[in-house]
Amino acid sequence: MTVPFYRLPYGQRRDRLAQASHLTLAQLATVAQKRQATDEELIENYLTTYGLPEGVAVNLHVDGQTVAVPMVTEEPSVIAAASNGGRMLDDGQQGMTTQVTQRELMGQIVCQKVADPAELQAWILDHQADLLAVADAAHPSLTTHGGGARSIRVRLLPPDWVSLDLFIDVGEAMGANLVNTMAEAVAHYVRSHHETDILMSILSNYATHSLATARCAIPVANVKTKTLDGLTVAQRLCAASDFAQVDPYRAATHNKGIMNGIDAVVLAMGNDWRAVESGAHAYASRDGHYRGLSRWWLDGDVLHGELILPLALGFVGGATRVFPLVAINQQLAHVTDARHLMRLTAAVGLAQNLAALRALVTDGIQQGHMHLQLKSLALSVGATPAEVPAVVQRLTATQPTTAQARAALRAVRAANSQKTGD
Ligand SMILES: CC(C)(COP(=O)([O-])OP(=O)([O-])OC[C@H]1O[C@@H](n2cnc3c(N)ncnc32)[C@H](O)[C@@H]1OP(=O)([O-])[O-])[C@@H](O)C(=O)NCCC(=O)NCCSC(=O)C[C@@](C)(O)CC(=O)[O-]
Ligand SMILES: NC(=O)C1=CN([C@@H]2O[C@H](COP(=O)(O)OP(=O)(O)OC[C@H]3O[C@@H](n4cnc5c(N)ncnc54)[C@H](OP(=O)(O)O)[C@@H]3O)[C@@H](O)[C@H]2O)C=CC1
Repeated sequence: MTVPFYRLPYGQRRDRLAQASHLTLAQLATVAQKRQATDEELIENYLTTYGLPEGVAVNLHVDGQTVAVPMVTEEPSVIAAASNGGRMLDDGQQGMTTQVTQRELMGQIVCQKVADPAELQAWILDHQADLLAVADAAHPSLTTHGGGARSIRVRLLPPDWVSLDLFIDVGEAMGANLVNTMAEAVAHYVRSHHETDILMSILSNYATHSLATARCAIPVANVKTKTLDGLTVAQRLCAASDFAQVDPYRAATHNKGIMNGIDAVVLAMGNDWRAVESGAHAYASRDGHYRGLSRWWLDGDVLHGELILPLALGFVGGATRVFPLVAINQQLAHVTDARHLMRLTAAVGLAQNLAALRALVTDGIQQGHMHLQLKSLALSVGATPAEVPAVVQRLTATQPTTAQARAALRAVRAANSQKTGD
Protein backbone atom coordinates (compact mmCIF):
# COMPACT_ATOMS: atom_id res chain seq x y z
CA MET A 1 0.00 0.00 0.00
CA THR A 2 1.35 3.46 -0.85
CA VAL A 3 2.04 5.63 2.17
CA PRO A 4 0.22 8.96 1.83
CA PHE A 5 2.54 11.89 1.25
CA TYR A 6 1.82 13.45 4.63
CA ARG A 7 2.79 10.26 6.48
CA LEU A 8 6.25 10.12 4.91
CA PRO A 9 9.21 11.16 7.07
CA TYR A 10 10.45 14.69 6.32
CA GLY A 11 13.53 13.60 4.34
CA GLN A 12 11.53 11.36 2.06
CA ARG A 13 8.94 14.04 1.39
CA ARG A 14 11.64 16.54 0.52
CA ASP A 15 13.56 14.11 -1.69
CA ARG A 16 10.45 13.04 -3.52
CA LEU A 17 9.65 16.67 -4.34
CA ALA A 18 13.26 17.36 -5.26
CA GLN A 19 13.31 14.46 -7.69
CA ALA A 20 9.96 15.31 -9.26
CA SER A 21 10.97 18.92 -9.86
CA HIS A 22 14.66 18.31 -10.60
CA LEU A 23 15.97 20.54 -7.82
CA THR A 24 19.74 21.00 -7.94
CA LEU A 25 21.87 20.12 -4.92
CA ALA A 26 22.27 23.83 -4.19
CA GLN A 27 18.48 24.33 -4.30
CA LEU A 28 18.00 21.35 -2.05
CA ALA A 29 20.53 22.79 0.39
CA THR A 30 18.55 26.05 0.51
CA VAL A 31 15.35 24.18 1.28
CA ALA A 32 17.09 22.16 4.01
CA GLN A 33 18.87 25.15 5.48
CA LYS A 34 15.62 27.04 6.08
CA ARG A 35 13.97 24.09 7.85
CA GLN A 36 12.62 24.95 11.32
CA ALA A 37 11.52 22.25 13.74
CA THR A 38 8.69 24.34 15.27
CA ASP A 39 7.26 25.28 11.87
CA GLU A 40 7.15 21.59 11.00
CA GLU A 41 4.60 21.14 13.77
CA LEU A 42 2.56 24.14 12.67
CA ILE A 43 1.45 23.20 9.16
CA GLU A 44 0.93 20.06 7.11
CA ASN A 45 3.26 18.57 4.47
CA TYR A 46 5.99 20.89 5.78
CA LEU A 47 8.87 21.52 3.39
CA THR A 48 10.78 24.57 4.53
CA THR A 49 10.38 27.99 6.09
CA TYR A 50 9.80 30.95 3.83
CA GLY A 51 11.09 34.03 5.63
CA LEU A 52 9.98 37.60 4.99
CA PRO A 53 11.88 40.75 5.92
CA GLU A 54 10.84 42.72 8.98
CA GLY A 55 11.48 46.43 9.48
CA VAL A 56 10.05 49.18 11.64
CA ALA A 57 8.00 52.20 10.69
CA VAL A 58 9.11 55.22 12.66
CA ASN A 59 7.75 58.76 13.21
CA LEU A 60 4.33 57.40 14.19
CA HIS A 61 2.62 59.62 16.75
CA VAL A 62 -0.49 57.90 18.01
CA ASP A 63 -2.69 59.09 20.87
CA GLY A 64 0.10 61.21 22.28
CA GLN A 65 2.77 58.50 22.10
CA THR A 66 5.57 58.09 19.59
CA VAL A 67 5.97 54.48 18.55
CA ALA A 68 8.08 52.35 16.24
CA VAL A 69 5.90 49.70 14.66
CA PRO A 70 7.32 46.43 13.30
CA MET A 71 6.17 45.59 9.78
CA VAL A 72 6.73 42.41 7.78
CA THR A 73 6.65 42.92 4.03
CA GLU A 74 8.48 42.00 0.85
CA GLU A 75 7.54 45.26 -0.90
CA PRO A 76 10.11 48.05 -1.17
CA SER A 77 8.96 51.55 -0.12
CA VAL A 78 6.12 50.39 2.15
CA ILE A 79 8.00 51.01 5.39
CA ALA A 80 9.56 54.22 4.09
CA ALA A 81 6.05 55.39 3.13
CA ALA A 82 4.55 54.53 6.54
CA SER A 83 7.36 56.48 8.21
CA ASN A 84 6.87 59.32 5.74
CA GLY A 85 3.14 59.34 6.47
CA GLY A 86 3.87 59.33 10.19
CA ARG A 87 6.19 62.32 9.76
CA MET A 88 3.47 64.31 7.94
CA LEU A 89 0.84 63.32 10.50
CA ASP A 90 2.81 64.80 13.36
CA ASP A 91 0.68 67.73 14.47
CA GLY A 92 3.01 68.46 17.38
CA GLN A 93 0.23 67.41 19.77
CA GLN A 94 -1.64 64.10 20.03
CA GLY A 95 -0.74 62.90 16.55
CA MET A 96 -3.30 60.46 15.20
CA THR A 97 -6.20 59.65 17.48
CA THR A 98 -7.59 56.15 17.46
CA GLN A 99 -10.66 54.40 18.77
CA VAL A 100 -12.11 50.94 19.29
CA THR A 101 -15.57 51.09 20.82
CA GLN A 102 -16.56 47.45 20.56
CA ARG A 103 -14.71 44.17 20.17
CA GLU A 104 -16.97 41.23 19.46
CA LEU A 105 -16.84 38.53 16.81
CA MET A 106 -19.85 36.97 15.18
CA GLY A 107 -20.51 33.28 14.72
CA GLN A 108 -23.17 32.44 12.19
CA ILE A 109 -25.47 29.42 12.28
CA VAL A 110 -27.03 29.09 8.86
CA CYS A 111 -30.44 27.41 8.66
CA GLN A 112 -31.66 26.45 5.20
CA LYS A 113 -35.00 25.68 3.57
CA VAL A 114 -36.85 27.09 6.55
CA ALA A 115 -40.58 26.61 6.00
CA ASP A 116 -41.60 29.30 8.46
CA PRO A 117 -38.71 31.75 9.01
CA ALA A 118 -40.77 33.99 11.33
CA GLU A 119 -41.55 31.01 13.57
CA LEU A 120 -37.85 30.02 13.77
CA GLN A 121 -36.92 33.60 14.48
CA ALA A 122 -39.41 33.76 17.34
CA TRP A 123 -38.14 30.42 18.70
CA ILE A 124 -34.51 31.59 18.64
CA LEU A 125 -35.35 34.87 20.36
CA ASP A 126 -37.41 33.02 23.01
CA HIS A 127 -34.42 30.76 23.71
CA GLN A 128 -31.74 33.47 23.70
CA ALA A 129 -30.67 32.93 27.30
CA ASP A 130 -30.33 29.16 26.80
CA LEU A 131 -28.38 29.62 23.58
CA LEU A 132 -25.95 32.08 25.19
CA ALA A 133 -25.46 29.67 28.11
CA VAL A 134 -24.79 26.79 25.70
CA ALA A 135 -22.22 28.91 23.90
CA ASP A 136 -20.43 29.84 27.13
CA ALA A 137 -20.44 26.23 28.31
CA ALA A 138 -18.67 25.17 25.11
CA HIS A 139 -15.56 27.15 26.10
CA PRO A 140 -15.99 28.01 29.78
CA SER A 141 -12.46 29.38 30.27
CA LEU A 142 -13.33 32.34 28.02
CA THR A 143 -15.49 33.80 30.78
CA THR A 144 -12.50 33.66 33.13
CA HIS A 145 -10.66 35.80 30.56
CA GLY A 146 -13.48 38.35 30.76
CA GLY A 147 -15.15 37.28 27.51
CA GLY A 148 -18.18 35.20 26.63
CA ALA A 149 -21.30 35.07 24.46
CA ARG A 150 -23.06 38.44 24.57
CA SER A 151 -26.07 38.57 22.27
CA ILE A 152 -28.05 36.97 19.49
CA ARG A 153 -29.49 38.45 16.32
CA VAL A 154 -31.65 36.75 13.70
CA ARG A 155 -31.59 37.67 10.03
CA LEU A 156 -34.12 36.35 7.52
CA LEU A 157 -32.54 36.16 4.09
CA PRO A 158 -34.48 35.44 0.92
CA PRO A 159 -35.87 33.07 -0.04
CA ASP A 160 -35.83 30.81 3.02
CA TRP A 161 -32.57 31.24 4.91
CA VAL A 162 -32.30 32.15 8.56
CA SER A 163 -28.97 33.25 10.00
CA LEU A 164 -28.61 32.99 13.75
CA ASP A 165 -25.85 35.47 14.56
CA LEU A 166 -24.05 34.86 17.82
CA PHE A 167 -21.96 37.77 19.14
CA ILE A 168 -19.03 36.86 21.35
CA ASP A 169 -16.57 38.90 23.33
CA VAL A 170 -13.42 36.94 22.54
CA GLY A 171 -11.25 38.51 25.24
CA GLU A 172 -7.69 39.06 24.05
CA ALA A 173 -7.83 36.41 21.31
CA MET A 174 -8.58 36.87 17.61
CA GLY A 175 -11.28 34.37 18.40
CA ALA A 176 -11.89 32.29 15.28
CA ASN A 177 -11.45 28.92 16.97
CA LEU A 178 -13.31 30.06 20.06
CA VAL A 179 -16.25 31.32 18.03
CA ASN A 180 -16.36 28.22 15.84
CA THR A 181 -16.44 25.95 18.89
CA MET A 182 -19.21 27.99 20.50
CA ALA A 183 -21.22 28.31 17.28
CA GLU A 184 -21.07 24.56 16.68
CA ALA A 185 -22.33 23.92 20.22
CA VAL A 186 -25.24 26.29 19.63
CA ALA A 187 -26.01 24.62 16.30
CA HIS A 188 -26.09 21.25 18.04
CA TYR A 189 -28.52 22.63 20.65
CA VAL A 190 -30.80 24.13 17.99
CA ARG A 191 -30.80 20.87 16.02
CA SER A 192 -31.77 18.89 19.08
CA HIS A 193 -34.56 21.24 20.18
CA HIS A 194 -36.06 22.44 16.91
CA GLU A 195 -36.62 20.75 13.60
CA THR A 196 -34.27 22.87 11.56
CA ASP A 197 -31.92 22.04 8.71
CA ILE A 198 -28.65 23.68 9.73
CA LEU A 199 -26.30 23.99 6.80
CA MET A 200 -23.23 25.16 8.70
CA SER A 201 -21.96 27.13 11.65
CA ILE A 202 -18.88 29.32 11.33
CA LEU A 203 -17.36 32.62 12.31
CA SER A 204 -17.96 35.59 10.01
CA ASN A 205 -14.84 37.48 8.98
CA TYR A 206 -16.99 40.50 8.22
CA ALA A 207 -16.13 41.81 11.67
CA THR A 208 -18.47 44.81 11.84
CA HIS A 209 -18.46 44.62 15.63
CA SER A 210 -14.67 44.98 15.82
CA LEU A 211 -14.10 48.28 14.05
CA ALA A 212 -10.95 50.32 14.55
CA THR A 213 -10.76 54.01 13.69
CA ALA A 214 -7.77 56.26 13.15
CA ARG A 215 -8.19 60.01 12.64
CA CYS A 216 -5.96 62.98 12.07
CA ALA A 217 -6.19 66.74 11.68
CA ILE A 218 -2.99 68.35 10.43
CA PRO A 219 -1.98 71.73 9.06
CA VAL A 220 -1.86 71.59 5.26
CA ALA A 221 1.74 72.80 5.46
CA ASN A 222 2.65 69.27 6.59
CA VAL A 223 1.97 67.87 3.13
CA LYS A 224 3.69 70.51 1.01
CA THR A 225 6.39 69.38 -1.41
CA LYS A 226 9.46 71.10 -2.80
CA THR A 227 7.39 72.49 -5.66
CA LEU A 228 3.77 72.62 -4.40
CA ASP A 229 2.30 74.46 -1.43
CA GLY A 230 0.45 72.57 1.29
CA LEU A 231 -3.05 73.76 0.35
CA THR A 232 -2.66 72.68 -3.27
CA VAL A 233 -1.36 69.25 -2.26
CA ALA A 234 -4.13 68.84 0.34
CA GLN A 235 -6.82 69.78 -2.21
CA ARG A 236 -5.47 67.25 -4.70
CA LEU A 237 -5.24 64.62 -1.98
CA CYS A 238 -8.90 65.20 -1.01
CA ALA A 239 -9.87 64.91 -4.66
CA ALA A 240 -8.08 61.54 -4.80
CA SER A 241 -10.01 60.49 -1.70
CA ASP A 242 -13.32 61.60 -3.29
CA PHE A 243 -12.54 59.68 -6.46
CA ALA A 244 -11.94 56.49 -4.45
CA GLN A 245 -15.50 56.91 -3.12
CA VAL A 246 -17.05 56.86 -6.59
CA ASP A 247 -14.88 54.48 -8.64
CA PRO A 248 -14.37 50.88 -7.49
CA TYR A 249 -11.41 50.50 -9.88
CA ARG A 250 -9.57 53.24 -8.05
CA ALA A 251 -10.97 52.21 -4.64
CA ALA A 252 -9.36 48.76 -4.92
CA THR A 253 -5.92 50.33 -5.38
CA HIS A 254 -6.57 53.00 -2.75
CA ASN A 255 -7.40 50.19 -0.32
CA LYS A 256 -4.43 48.10 -1.45
CA GLY A 257 -2.26 51.02 -0.40
CA ILE A 258 -3.89 51.02 3.05
CA MET A 259 -3.50 47.24 3.32
CA ASN A 260 0.23 47.60 2.51
CA GLY A 261 0.54 48.93 6.04
CA ILE A 262 -2.20 46.95 7.74
CA ASP A 263 -1.09 43.52 6.45
CA ALA A 264 2.55 44.20 7.31
CA VAL A 265 1.65 44.94 10.94
CA VAL A 266 -0.83 42.06 11.11
CA LEU A 267 1.91 39.68 9.91
CA ALA A 268 4.46 41.07 12.36
CA MET A 269 1.97 40.54 15.16
CA GLY A 270 1.34 36.88 14.28
CA ASN A 271 -2.23 37.46 13.17
CA ASP A 272 -4.38 36.09 10.35
CA TRP A 273 -4.04 38.50 7.44
CA ARG A 274 -6.52 36.60 5.27
CA ALA A 275 -9.17 37.23 7.91
CA VAL A 276 -8.29 40.93 8.03
CA GLU A 277 -8.19 41.26 4.24
CA SER A 278 -11.60 39.65 3.72
CA GLY A 279 -13.16 41.76 6.48
CA ALA A 280 -11.67 44.98 5.16
CA HIS A 281 -12.92 44.48 1.60
CA ALA A 282 -16.35 43.34 2.76
CA TYR A 283 -16.58 46.53 4.83
CA ALA A 284 -15.49 48.59 1.83
CA SER A 285 -18.61 47.29 0.04
CA ARG A 286 -20.94 47.63 3.00
CA ASP A 287 -23.54 49.73 1.18
CA GLY A 288 -23.39 47.67 -1.99
CA HIS A 289 -20.80 49.89 -3.65
CA TYR A 290 -17.09 49.15 -3.17
CA ARG A 291 -15.32 52.32 -2.02
CA GLY A 292 -12.17 53.66 -0.37
CA LEU A 293 -11.83 52.75 3.31
CA SER A 294 -10.38 56.14 4.20
CA ARG A 295 -11.61 59.67 3.61
CA TRP A 296 -9.71 62.94 3.50
CA TRP A 297 -11.28 66.41 3.63
CA LEU A 298 -10.29 70.01 4.18
CA ASP A 299 -11.54 72.45 6.76
CA GLY A 300 -9.79 75.76 6.06
CA ASP A 301 -6.11 74.98 6.24
CA VAL A 302 -6.58 71.81 8.27
CA LEU A 303 -6.44 68.48 6.49
CA HIS A 304 -8.61 65.81 8.10
CA GLY A 305 -8.26 62.08 7.52
CA GLU A 306 -10.21 59.13 8.81
CA LEU A 307 -9.81 55.40 8.34
CA ILE A 308 -12.37 52.93 9.69
CA LEU A 309 -12.08 49.19 9.11
CA PRO A 310 -12.81 45.88 10.82
CA LEU A 311 -9.70 44.59 12.58
CA ALA A 312 -10.35 41.40 14.49
CA LEU A 313 -6.83 41.08 15.88
CA GLY A 314 -5.61 38.95 18.74
CA PHE A 315 -2.99 39.67 21.37
CA VAL A 316 -2.95 36.01 22.46
CA GLY A 317 -3.78 32.73 20.75
CA GLY A 318 -3.30 31.68 17.13
CA ALA A 319 0.36 31.96 16.15
CA THR A 320 1.11 34.79 18.58
CA ARG A 321 2.92 32.55 21.05
CA VAL A 322 4.38 30.21 18.46
CA PHE A 323 6.74 32.69 16.87
CA PRO A 324 9.10 34.25 19.45
CA LEU A 325 9.35 37.36 17.24
CA VAL A 326 5.69 38.21 17.89
CA ALA A 327 6.26 38.82 21.61
CA ILE A 328 9.31 40.91 20.69
CA ASN A 329 7.26 42.87 18.14
CA GLN A 330 4.48 43.49 20.64
CA GLN A 331 7.11 44.84 23.01
CA LEU A 332 8.80 46.96 20.32
CA ALA A 333 5.47 48.62 19.53
CA HIS A 334 4.58 48.89 23.23
CA VAL A 335 1.35 47.06 22.46
CA THR A 336 -0.32 45.89 25.63
CA ASP A 337 -3.61 44.35 24.52
CA ALA A 338 -5.79 43.49 21.53
CA ARG A 339 -7.64 46.81 21.40
CA HIS A 340 -4.34 48.66 21.51
CA LEU A 341 -3.05 46.54 18.62
CA MET A 342 -6.20 47.29 16.61
CA ARG A 343 -5.80 51.03 17.19
CA LEU A 344 -2.14 51.08 16.27
CA THR A 345 -2.70 49.00 13.14
CA ALA A 346 -5.41 51.39 11.95
CA ALA A 347 -3.01 54.30 12.55
CA VAL A 348 -0.37 52.67 10.35
CA GLY A 349 -3.03 52.19 7.65
CA LEU A 350 -3.88 55.89 7.73
CA ALA A 351 -0.21 56.96 7.59
CA GLN A 352 0.40 54.54 4.72
CA ASN A 353 -2.57 55.94 2.81
CA LEU A 354 -1.46 59.55 3.29
CA ALA A 355 2.04 58.84 1.98
CA ALA A 356 0.72 56.98 -1.07
CA LEU A 357 -1.91 59.62 -1.95
CA ARG A 358 0.51 62.48 -1.54
CA ALA A 359 3.04 60.77 -3.81
CA LEU A 360 0.31 59.99 -6.35
CA VAL A 361 -1.07 63.53 -6.60
CA THR A 362 2.33 65.23 -6.68
CA ASP A 363 5.44 63.62 -8.17
CA GLY A 364 3.73 60.32 -9.02
CA ILE A 365 4.28 57.03 -7.25
CA GLN A 366 7.21 55.88 -9.37
CA GLN A 367 9.72 58.49 -8.28
CA GLY A 368 9.93 57.44 -4.63
CA HIS A 369 8.78 53.87 -5.03
CA MET A 370 10.96 52.90 -8.00
CA HIS A 371 13.99 54.46 -6.38
CA LEU A 372 13.59 52.02 -3.50
CA GLN A 373 12.52 49.19 -5.82
CA LEU A 374 15.90 49.28 -7.56
CA LYS A 375 17.52 47.27 -4.79
CA SER A 376 14.95 44.55 -5.28
CA LEU A 377 15.60 44.60 -9.04
CA ALA A 378 19.34 44.29 -8.45
CA LEU A 379 18.81 41.29 -6.16
CA SER A 380 16.42 39.71 -8.68
CA VAL A 381 19.15 39.58 -11.34
CA GLY A 382 21.56 37.91 -8.93
CA ALA A 383 23.48 40.78 -7.30
CA THR A 384 24.85 39.90 -3.89
CA PRO A 385 24.01 42.30 -1.04
CA ALA A 386 27.55 43.70 -1.34
CA GLU A 387 27.04 44.42 -5.07
CA VAL A 388 23.59 46.01 -4.72
CA PRO A 389 24.66 49.65 -4.04
CA ALA A 390 27.00 49.72 -7.06
CA VAL A 391 24.37 48.14 -9.33
CA VAL A 392 21.68 50.60 -8.15
CA GLN A 393 24.05 53.50 -8.81
CA ARG A 394 24.33 52.45 -12.44
CA LEU A 395 20.56 52.19 -12.94
CA THR A 396 19.78 55.69 -14.06
CA ALA A 397 16.60 55.10 -16.11
CA THR A 398 13.24 55.90 -14.40
CA GLN A 399 12.13 52.31 -14.73
CA PRO A 400 15.13 50.20 -15.65
CA THR A 401 14.53 46.90 -17.38
CA THR A 402 15.83 43.54 -16.23
CA ALA A 403 18.26 43.60 -19.14
CA GLN A 404 19.61 46.97 -17.97
CA ALA A 405 19.96 45.60 -14.44
CA ARG A 406 21.86 42.55 -15.75
CA ALA A 407 24.13 44.81 -17.76
CA ALA A 408 24.76 46.96 -14.68
CA LEU A 409 25.65 43.88 -12.67
CA ARG A 410 28.04 42.69 -15.38
CA ALA A 411 29.68 46.12 -15.42
CA VAL A 412 30.02 46.14 -11.62
CA ARG A 413 31.58 42.67 -11.64
CA ALA A 414 33.95 43.63 -14.46
CA ALA A 415 35.01 46.77 -12.58
CA ASN A 416 35.48 44.77 -9.38
CA SER A 417 37.58 42.10 -11.05
CA GLN A 418 39.73 44.80 -12.67
CA LYS A 419 40.27 46.31 -9.20
CA THR A 420 41.29 42.98 -7.69
CA GLY A 421 43.30 42.10 -10.78
CA ASP A 422 41.42 38.81 -11.38
C1 LIG B 1 9.14 56.49 -0.84
C2 LIG B 1 8.99 57.86 -0.18
C3 LIG B 1 8.93 57.69 1.33
C4 LIG B 1 10.21 58.68 -0.54
O1 LIG B 1 9.98 59.93 -0.05
P1 LIG B 1 10.75 61.26 -0.47
O2 LIG B 1 9.76 62.35 -0.59
O3 LIG B 1 11.68 60.98 -1.59
O4 LIG B 1 11.51 61.43 0.73
P2 LIG B 1 12.35 62.16 1.74
O5 LIG B 1 13.77 61.80 1.44
O6 LIG B 1 11.93 63.57 1.89
O7 LIG B 1 11.87 61.32 3.03
C5 LIG B 1 10.64 61.53 3.65
C6 LIG B 1 10.51 60.52 4.77
O8 LIG B 1 10.28 59.22 4.22
C7 LIG B 1 10.98 58.24 4.98
N1 LIG B 1 11.99 57.61 4.12
C8 LIG B 1 12.42 58.06 2.92
N2 LIG B 1 13.33 57.20 2.41
C9 LIG B 1 13.47 56.20 3.29
C10 LIG B 1 14.25 55.02 3.32
N3 LIG B 1 15.06 54.68 2.35
N4 LIG B 1 14.14 54.21 4.40
C11 LIG B 1 13.30 54.53 5.41
N5 LIG B 1 12.54 55.64 5.44
C12 LIG B 1 12.62 56.47 4.38
C13 LIG B 1 11.64 58.96 6.12
O9 LIG B 1 10.78 58.92 7.24
C14 LIG B 1 11.77 60.36 5.60
O10 LIG B 1 11.71 61.35 6.61
P3 LIG B 1 13.01 61.68 7.52
O11 LIG B 1 13.11 60.56 8.49
O12 LIG B 1 14.19 61.71 6.54
O13 LIG B 1 12.67 62.98 8.12
C15 LIG B 1 7.73 58.62 -0.69
O14 LIG B 1 7.85 58.85 -2.06
C16 LIG B 1 6.46 57.89 -0.40
O15 LIG B 1 5.97 57.94 0.71
N6 LIG B 1 5.89 57.23 -1.41
C17 LIG B 1 4.76 56.32 -1.28
C18 LIG B 1 5.27 54.92 -1.51
C19 LIG B 1 4.26 53.85 -1.36
O16 LIG B 1 3.12 54.05 -1.03
N7 LIG B 1 4.73 52.63 -1.61
C20 LIG B 1 3.91 51.45 -1.59
C21 LIG B 1 4.02 50.75 -2.88
S1 LIG B 1 2.96 51.49 -4.09
C22 LIG B 1 1.46 50.65 -3.78
O17 LIG B 1 1.47 49.49 -3.57
C23 LIG B 1 0.15 51.28 -3.49
C24 LIG B 1 -0.41 52.48 -4.17
C25 LIG B 1 0.53 53.63 -4.17
O18 LIG B 1 -0.74 52.17 -5.49
C26 LIG B 1 -1.64 52.83 -3.36
C27 LIG B 1 -2.51 53.88 -3.97
O19 LIG B 1 -2.58 53.95 -5.21
O20 LIG B 1 -3.21 54.58 -3.19
N1 LIG C 1 -12.23 32.33 9.29
C1 LIG C 1 -11.16 32.50 10.07
O1 LIG C 1 -10.70 33.61 10.22
C2 LIG C 1 -10.54 31.33 10.73
C3 LIG C 1 -9.36 31.51 11.40
N2 LIG C 1 -8.77 30.47 12.11
C4 LIG C 1 -7.53 30.60 12.86
O2 LIG C 1 -7.89 30.68 14.24
C5 LIG C 1 -6.82 31.23 15.00
C6 LIG C 1 -7.36 32.26 15.97
O3 LIG C 1 -8.32 31.66 16.79
P1 LIG C 1 -8.37 31.96 18.34
O4 LIG C 1 -9.64 31.40 18.84
O5 LIG C 1 -8.08 33.39 18.61
O6 LIG C 1 -7.09 31.22 18.83
P2 LIG C 1 -6.84 29.98 19.74
O7 LIG C 1 -7.51 28.78 19.25
O8 LIG C 1 -5.38 29.95 19.96
O9 LIG C 1 -7.64 30.42 21.06
C7 LIG C 1 -7.21 31.40 21.89
C8 LIG C 1 -6.94 30.79 23.22
O10 LIG C 1 -6.17 31.67 24.00
C9 LIG C 1 -6.42 31.40 25.37
N3 LIG C 1 -6.42 32.67 26.11
C10 LIG C 1 -5.51 33.01 27.04
N4 LIG C 1 -5.76 34.24 27.50
C11 LIG C 1 -6.86 34.70 26.86
C12 LIG C 1 -7.61 35.89 26.91
N5 LIG C 1 -7.26 36.89 27.73
N6 LIG C 1 -8.67 36.04 26.10
C13 LIG C 1 -9.03 35.05 25.26
N7 LIG C 1 -8.38 33.87 25.17
C14 LIG C 1 -7.29 33.69 25.95
C15 LIG C 1 -7.77 30.68 25.45
O11 LIG C 1 -7.51 29.36 25.89
P3 LIG C 1 -7.65 28.98 27.43
O12 LIG C 1 -8.90 29.63 27.90
O13 LIG C 1 -7.71 27.51 27.40
O14 LIG C 1 -6.44 29.56 28.08
C16 LIG C 1 -8.23 30.61 24.01
O15 LIG C 1 -8.83 29.39 23.68
C17 LIG C 1 -5.89 31.85 14.00
O16 LIG C 1 -4.77 30.99 13.88
C18 LIG C 1 -6.69 31.84 12.71
O17 LIG C 1 -5.84 31.78 11.60
C19 LIG C 1 -9.41 29.27 12.22
C20 LIG C 1 -10.58 29.04 11.57
C21 LIG C 1 -11.21 30.03 10.71
